[in-house]
Amino acid sequence: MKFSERLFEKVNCIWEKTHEHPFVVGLGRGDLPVESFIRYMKQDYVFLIDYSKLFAFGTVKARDVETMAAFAKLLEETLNGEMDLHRKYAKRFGITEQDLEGTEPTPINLAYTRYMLNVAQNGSLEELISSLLPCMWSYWEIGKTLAENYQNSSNHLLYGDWVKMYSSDEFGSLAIWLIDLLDQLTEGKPERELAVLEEHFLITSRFEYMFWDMVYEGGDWPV
Ligand SMILES: Cc1ncc(C[n+]2csc(CCO)c2C)c(N)n1
Repeated sequence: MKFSERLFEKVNCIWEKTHEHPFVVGLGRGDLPVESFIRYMKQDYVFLIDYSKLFAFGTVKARDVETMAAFAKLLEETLNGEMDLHRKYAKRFGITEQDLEGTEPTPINLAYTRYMLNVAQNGSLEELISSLLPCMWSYWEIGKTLAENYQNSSNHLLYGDWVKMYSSDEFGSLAIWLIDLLDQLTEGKPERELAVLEEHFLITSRFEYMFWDMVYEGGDWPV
């Protein structure tokens, strides 16, 4: 069994729950309240600022030029592709780039990015990939599921660009590249090392779910 298959099995029940989450279903159906989407977009924008730095760490920790270049491409793609989607949506809703950038991260958002940045700074390349992978892989799963389940939904035009981006083959190929890289890097590794990687993958899969919950429920600092 490939290591990525083991990881998928480990978190499948969390990801299945994500597909049923009212925020995700609302994105697909198109009836998610705009205020919830705006909350998500602002939180996600500052999330992506920190997340993109993980790819920079990937370039630093990579052991060959090809992998360095691939991480650099991911960094570029996040700053100029994915974050541009957020900037375009923000513009439609009358939100400035300064507002987006100045968003104060909620406790869940901060805990999630700090967890990954800590692994990036103190862990191995394999640990870094294991902790950042659920973010990319689970979004691709969500994008594909929404594109399939709601393809005839005339109602989802507002969030159509979001679904289009995350279900695209181009986006999928980035996730596949990272999954394949982790499979290569973990070949022949002892169980005690694999267990550490599995733990990172589980924790950040849980954070992904909590992020959806947080933007749906509006979880913020209590005081
Ligand atoms: C909370 C949260 N989790 C995952 C993603 C998805 N995502 C973040 S970076 C990246 C790689 C390509 O740019 C992908 C797919 C998100 N936007 N927000």
